[in-house]
Amino acid sequence: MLISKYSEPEFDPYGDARQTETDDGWRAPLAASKLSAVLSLPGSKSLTNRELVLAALADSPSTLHAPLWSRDSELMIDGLRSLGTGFERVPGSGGFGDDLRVTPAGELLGSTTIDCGLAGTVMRFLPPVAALALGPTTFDGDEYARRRPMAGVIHGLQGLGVDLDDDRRGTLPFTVHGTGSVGGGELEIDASASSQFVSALLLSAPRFERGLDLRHAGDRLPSLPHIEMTIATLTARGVEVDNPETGRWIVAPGPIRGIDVDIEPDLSNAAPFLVAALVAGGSVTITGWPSETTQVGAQLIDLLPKFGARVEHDGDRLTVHAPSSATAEGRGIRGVHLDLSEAGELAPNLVALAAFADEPSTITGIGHIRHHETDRLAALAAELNGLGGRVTELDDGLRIEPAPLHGGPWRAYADHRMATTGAIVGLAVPGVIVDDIATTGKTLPQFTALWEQLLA
Ligand SMILES: O=C(O)C1=C[C@@H](OP(=O)(O)O)[C@@H](O)[C@H](O)C1
Ligand SMILES: C=C(OP(=O)(O)O)C(=O)O
Repeated sequence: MLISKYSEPEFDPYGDARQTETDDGWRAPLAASKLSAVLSLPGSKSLTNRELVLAALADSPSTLHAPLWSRDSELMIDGLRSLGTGFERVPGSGGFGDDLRVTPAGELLGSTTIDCGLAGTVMRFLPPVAALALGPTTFDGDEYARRRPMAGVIHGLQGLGVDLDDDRRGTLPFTVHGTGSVGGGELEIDASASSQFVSALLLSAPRFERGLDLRHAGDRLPSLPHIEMTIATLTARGVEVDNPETGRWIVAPGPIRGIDVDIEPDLSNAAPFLVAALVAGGSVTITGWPSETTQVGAQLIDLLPKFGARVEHDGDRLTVHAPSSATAEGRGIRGVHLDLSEAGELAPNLVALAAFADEPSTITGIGHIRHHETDRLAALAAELNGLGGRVTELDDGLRIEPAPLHGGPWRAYADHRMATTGAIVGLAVPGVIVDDIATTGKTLPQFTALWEQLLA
């Protein structure tokens, strides 16, 4: 378990979880009564890690207000620091840690090794930055990280003339031999395995001599809202980005402005708490919900009513109420037929919800989540079926049929969203034991403390 060397002594990404773990794992608490919780959440992983990269590539310092402090963001900070970026923690006004002042390097320097952990954003977003640095940068990560697809980034950089040694399997580890500049220009990649290939190249593209004219050639493009988020963060820093047709993006070369930026709460990490309102009954409110956002978690506003929830968005508060059809005998959760290709990140938590529905559900369009922190389709089917569920793997999704669940072990596979999914199941099923709840430290180190607050 990696605790970043950047951590201040008082910051322990695994502290909350450790307190509640037993030898077998973490005994997921059962909801003893209906929920009535109001919670606020730490910053978005996707926004924090984009802003860190852009701040490091900018023409002047930036300040990130209320950034996420977690394993994924600390790995990003460590990686950028080893390329020469300066970081200073400054007292923050948010409740989840310091703000962060980022000073770009005069000249990015390689001759370093970057640990990507299991963070898709780090392993995809940093190689193009390393191509802009002078000297070699070697990338590696956790054991499972070596199985996550990297071909779009590896072949993309090679296509731009960057010298990159890889094992020819299109995965970590590999070394980028940066020369201090990248020519840029026209490029075609296949981003069907991950939208992060596109985001990675777009984020560094303003610093390429000719910018970038990128096309995606492949049968599908998952997680489109994450590409929209990348474009929005670039344009907020004065970069010209054009999206003339689906699957093509043109980034003009030019400066990336240093700015002060507020990081929104992580709306995908709101999912387990909001889903809990349907599983345990009652209501859950998340504060600080942005009125406009590019985060895919905002789709929960439309997705949860399909399961029967009532959702209220009032100012900066989002409240989810259990279905009005819930009775003493049943939760009133409806089955759904969803294409989640845009929001694959929400799939694990929503599959748990479907497991408590009165009718069968299919969730499709998510073949690519087999390449997330683990093969999420296989993992969800294995863990739910291990507790008595009836879940069938499809090529690009899951079919979930109603079945009574019983307690037992729940494996997290080093996947934060598998861990939170086990916690959801444990709200209503006595005796669910999550083997590695600490893995929630990837994006939400406060998970178990917030879960206790949810149930208080
Ligand atoms: O760019 C990002 O911040 C992300 C993009 C998506 O990746 P995929 O396109 O690989 O699904 C998403 O699932 C991941 O959690 C975060
Ligand atoms: C897929 C995810 O993460 P990563 O950024 O590591 O790809 C996720 O958080 O669901």
